[in-house]
Amino acid sequence: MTDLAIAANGLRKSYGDKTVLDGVDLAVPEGTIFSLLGPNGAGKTTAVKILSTLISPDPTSGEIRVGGHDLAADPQAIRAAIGVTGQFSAVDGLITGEENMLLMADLHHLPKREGRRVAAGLLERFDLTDAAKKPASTYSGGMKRRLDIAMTLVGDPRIIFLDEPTTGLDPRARHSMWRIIRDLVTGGVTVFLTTQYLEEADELADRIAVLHNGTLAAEGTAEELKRIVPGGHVRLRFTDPAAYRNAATALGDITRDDDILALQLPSDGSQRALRAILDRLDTEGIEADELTVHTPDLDDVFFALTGNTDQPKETAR
Ligand SMILES: Nc1ncnc2c1ncn2[C@@H]1O[C@H](COP(=O)(O)OP(=O)(O)OP(=O)(O)O)[C@@H](O)[C@H]1O
Repeated sequence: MTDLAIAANGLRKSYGDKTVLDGVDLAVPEGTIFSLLGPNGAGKTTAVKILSTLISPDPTSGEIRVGGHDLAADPQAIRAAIGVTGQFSAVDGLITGEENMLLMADLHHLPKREGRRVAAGLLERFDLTDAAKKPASTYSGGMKRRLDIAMTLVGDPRIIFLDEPTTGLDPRARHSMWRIIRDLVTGGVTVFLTTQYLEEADELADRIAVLHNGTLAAEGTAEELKRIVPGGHVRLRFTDPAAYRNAATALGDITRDDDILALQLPSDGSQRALRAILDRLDTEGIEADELTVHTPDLDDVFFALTGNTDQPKETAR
């Protein structure tokens, strides 16, 4: 367990008779980005609040360790090891970005000179030096998020919880935030990210867990998750009508498009499945002119697992 930044066994939380988390297991290796996905109200923020010691899990939960510390026995040690940003931002709009940073340095008991050095370095790193002397209320959404992360880094946390860090940001600010998150991990920090953007999880996360009805409906890399839902297919195009007809007969369970001489076969896109198709064509002496593989995107996975098929699709790529 020592190389896990976060390890939770049977995480449970109920409010009255409403069960929000019903036995969630999490294992997040150090120095990786883990993304928790789920529809609104699935319990993502509740999980973040528990893991960051803001609220207690139900006593029926199993062992929960964050940064190597036991949540029940040593929450203080966890607080010293983590940073939390996102929906409960620490930014005070009435004071300047620099003052927010210095306040944070004071909270971490840094000596004055050291605090000023750390604040200046982080403001520079997050491209906020020019705005440092302006009230944070005048900052754009992207600048506020950057300041929020910069403030979190004053304490040099090894684990950072980012609760929907790019919600409401424009594409440029979102990409800038993605770069910041990648840089954090390059520096050895572990990131626990909740997001409502599947594209974001796909871009950033080493592993993704889908939360649904209080449990994890699936967990894996983006590629692994995409493979577990139906919808993947292989498409073969032909220029020779005879080859097209022969292939259609040889391959069996297919969808035909006679106008453009294209065949579509359900497939998980794995090497084994592709080999089976090509072997079949080889045996018949048929050569396709074009072969393309479509694997489901993370939207397909999300809607398949959470049953929200009526929701509009967002473009994942
Ligand atoms: N203090 C509370 N008392 C009662 N119910 C609560 C409390 N906090 C959260 N809940 C309920 O728990 C469920 C999960 O909430 P949570 O905020 O964790 O979801 P979420 O996945 O973060 O959703 P969102 O994406 O909308 O922020 C919701 O149904 C919410 O109403």
